Amino acid sequence: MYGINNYKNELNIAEEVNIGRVIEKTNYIYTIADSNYEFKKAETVSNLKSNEVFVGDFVEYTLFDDYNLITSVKPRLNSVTKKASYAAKSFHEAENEQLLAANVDQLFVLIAADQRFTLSKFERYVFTFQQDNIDMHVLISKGDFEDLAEDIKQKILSVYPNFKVTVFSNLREESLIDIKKLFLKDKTSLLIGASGAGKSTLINNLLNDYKMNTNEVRIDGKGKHTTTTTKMFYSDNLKSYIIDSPGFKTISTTRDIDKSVLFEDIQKLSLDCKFNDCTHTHEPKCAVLNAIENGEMSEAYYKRYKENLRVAKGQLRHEQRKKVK
Ligand SMILES: Nc1nc2c(ncn2[C@@H]2O[C@H](COP(=O)(O)OP(=O)(O)OP(=O)(O)O)[C@@H](O)[C@H]2O)c(=O)[nH]1
Ligand SMILES: [Zn+2]
Repeated sequence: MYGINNYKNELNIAEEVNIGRVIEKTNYIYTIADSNYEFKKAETVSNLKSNEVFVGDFVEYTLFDDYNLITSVKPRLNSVTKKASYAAKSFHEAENEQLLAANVDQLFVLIAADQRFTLSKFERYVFTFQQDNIDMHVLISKGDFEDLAEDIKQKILSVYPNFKVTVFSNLREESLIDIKKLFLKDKTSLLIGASGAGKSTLINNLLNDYKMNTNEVRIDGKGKHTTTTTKMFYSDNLKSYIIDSPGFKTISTTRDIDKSVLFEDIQKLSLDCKFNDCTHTHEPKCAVLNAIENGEMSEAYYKRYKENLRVAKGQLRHEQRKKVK
């Protein structure tokens, strides 16, 4: 329940230890779920700072007088983060990474069909969020804008044919049936996406039986309600835990980016290049250029690789200039 029993087994935590899962956080009050699907309000002990406990965390808690105290946060299997959206106050201030949720098995990134789309945006999402133990999907929402949705899907698949991309519309029941199949039983998923991408509407559709209610959809597509807190829901029919998170404007990360997430094919091939420091641009006996020549690697994929290198170099120069100032 709430993954608590599995987690206890995996970490060899004794049966009698009280472990809860944080499902919501408002100011200093947490809602935790226990393994019997009961919800409890809890606060943290004084030496545990509120920014150290987050939705998705497994926590140890104890009943103290008549309220629950979270005494420790258990080790995270992973955490999903992005660069904090507030601007750093000065050049010298370290840029902060903000936690979106902890212990996530599946990640669904919503991209609305009527949003401006570029492959760089998609790549930035993947570089920021992809991790080995997270099953990542892109969901193109508002698929009722059929041509726009199909165009985004094709743009992604023409370069990254193996990426998991699914189009859906909250207004179309058949597409919601397909979406429901993606959510794994007993697993925790996190929905993220730009503000207004349709996360909350999707969660409503996943939690309740689908009810067509077009009155709730404004013609201009602007949200009438915005999600401001991160919250975990349990879907009884999917037997799955789903975390809704506040919409964002832009995405980036301060962590080191692992390009192999998308360009592993190039990294593997480069082991066969004649020169160790091959730039795969003009060198003789370059395995990458050969693969393109033979049609084993697409030109489009190689172009994205070079574009990402170019952007990374630009960023590096920018960082260095900032340090000099
Ligand atoms: N055309 C169309 N509109 C949709 C669809 N899904 C949601 N909307 C509308 O888009 C707006 C935003 O939807 P929300 O579900 O609130 O978006 P959100 O991602 O939760 O937004 P934040 O709370 O700001 O993060 C609302 O007016 C919805 O009615 C869809 O599939 N098609
Ligand atoms: Zn090469």
